[in-house]
Amino acid sequence: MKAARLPTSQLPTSESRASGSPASPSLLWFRDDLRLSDNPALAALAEARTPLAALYVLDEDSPGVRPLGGAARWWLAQSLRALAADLKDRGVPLILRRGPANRVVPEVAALLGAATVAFNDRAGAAETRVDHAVAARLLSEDRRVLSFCAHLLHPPGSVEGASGGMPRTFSSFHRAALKARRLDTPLPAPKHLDGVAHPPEGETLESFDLEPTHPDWAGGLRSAWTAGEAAAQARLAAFMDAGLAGYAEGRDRPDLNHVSRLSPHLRFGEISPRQILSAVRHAAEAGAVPLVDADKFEAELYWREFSYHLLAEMPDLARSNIQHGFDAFPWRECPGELKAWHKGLTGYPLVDAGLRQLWQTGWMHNRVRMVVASFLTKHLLIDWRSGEDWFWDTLVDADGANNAASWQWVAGSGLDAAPYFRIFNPVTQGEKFDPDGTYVRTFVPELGKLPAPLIHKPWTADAHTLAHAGIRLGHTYPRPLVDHGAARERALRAFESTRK
Ligand SMILES: Cc1cc2nc3c(=O)[nH]c(=O)nc-3n(C[C@H](O)[C@H](O)[C@H](O)COP(=O)(O)OP(=O)(O)OC[C@H]3O[C@@H](n4cnc5c(N)ncnc54)[C@H](O)[C@@H]3O)c2cc1C
Repeated sequence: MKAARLPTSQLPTSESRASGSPASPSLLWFRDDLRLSDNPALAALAEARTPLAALYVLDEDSPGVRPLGGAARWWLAQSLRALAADLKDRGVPLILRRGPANRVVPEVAALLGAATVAFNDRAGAAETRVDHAVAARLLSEDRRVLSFCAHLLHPPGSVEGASGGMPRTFSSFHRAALKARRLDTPLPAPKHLDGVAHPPEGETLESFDLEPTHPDWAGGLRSAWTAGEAAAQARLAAFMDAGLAGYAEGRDRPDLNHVSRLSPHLRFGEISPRQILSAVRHAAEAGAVPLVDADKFEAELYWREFSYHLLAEMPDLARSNIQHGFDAFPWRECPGELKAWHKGLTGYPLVDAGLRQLWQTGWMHNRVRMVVASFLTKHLLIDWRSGEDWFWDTLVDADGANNAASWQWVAGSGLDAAPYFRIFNPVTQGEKFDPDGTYVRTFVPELGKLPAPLIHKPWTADAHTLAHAGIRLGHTYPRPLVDHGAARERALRAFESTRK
């Protein structure tokens, strides 16, 4: 069995330690790679043509592994359902188990009598520690272990600047990565798989308790999304048809449809970055989309690579400032203002629309993510970690690398971060990127009747206009939580302290 053409992982594997007869079963351990196509671990096992069982472990017990937030748990349930159905169509059982992976994986491998266990790498220091422990235990039991890098275009740590080490700015990282970039053809889903006839018993998806019941808050998520590999491919196809051309300009407009919304599919590995990049590059080469749009989109995929490289270098990315000057930053403790921000009741329509889009659909447009994050950390001077936590719990694409790196980028404490003095004005951002107020009207319907010139600053409307639009400021919609100009001055003074 070979892993030719595929980037292999850093984990100890055992190409030379095969045991068992050729017909001994194999075990595929699924993690953040819930797909059948372009899945190197699955491709390797399919090539061997041994009877196969698949395993997913809900591991909430291993030390340091951050439990998924609520929206991501909901997504995981849908994704596992889709994966189980796809595998079942090919005769392969998906065994669900709960517990610490370094106990559960070897246990299932033993029950199955698996000669080989294969998986694709995950990111994160704690996850990698678990994977090393699992691999070591399996090897000690004389099983063969195969692991691959399938979540990223470049394995973490592999992109280096001229003087070695990870490049410190995104543009130098991107330049170095492009030099190393390989446009390999993604692997097709295996045509033929042999499932084991008698898999070890598993638990039910319901017993994982991933979906909310009392109350069932997931209605908005259900209306907005379909999880699973087929849905991910359909979303990519729709984006290639109707979103990519015009991406470079349109990607900043939350009122338009120019972004891919592939992030939750990427987060759970229902689609690989290589599949996306390959589709985009082919379309550009064929002249089907302008090069400028393809290049801009590819650059965004590289922001994801940048975040993962950063996470590999800084395992504590979600808790510790990258720039230590921020360790003494005078963050304010104000639960009332944080709650108003959570609920989308800050009195700034673009900020409120973003936070309500997040609550209703589990996702927020990138431009608006930047504005709401800037508002929290700069207008309210609330610690970026509080915002990161909220996003972690409410985003369907909540991602250990992208979320933390982006929050630090906006707050100013990150690598190659937005400068501290860049304080987004939520009114002018709204006027520029949601000029007709379409986005605000969708998520803040109580402002729906305001004319476009006033929709991003309702407090400037006269009494007659407000009455005509059915708005009572302070009652049906809040007055601004802070004055922009005063908040900006306060933030600049606070940020001065990081420069001493
Ligand atoms: C405060 C804040 C928090 C964020 N948290 C997350 C998160 O938890 N998970 C997450 O995937 N992204 C996060 N992002 C990055 C970005 O907002 C999302 O990736 C993007 O909005 C997803 O929508 P899309 O798939 O339509 O993006 P597209 O514009 O279609 O881009 C395609 C893909 O490129 C990647 N990408 C795009 N923009 C960025 C970016 N700025 N940084 C890193 N990767 C990017 C994503 O994987 C995305 O799916 C965050 C950004 C901010 C400002």
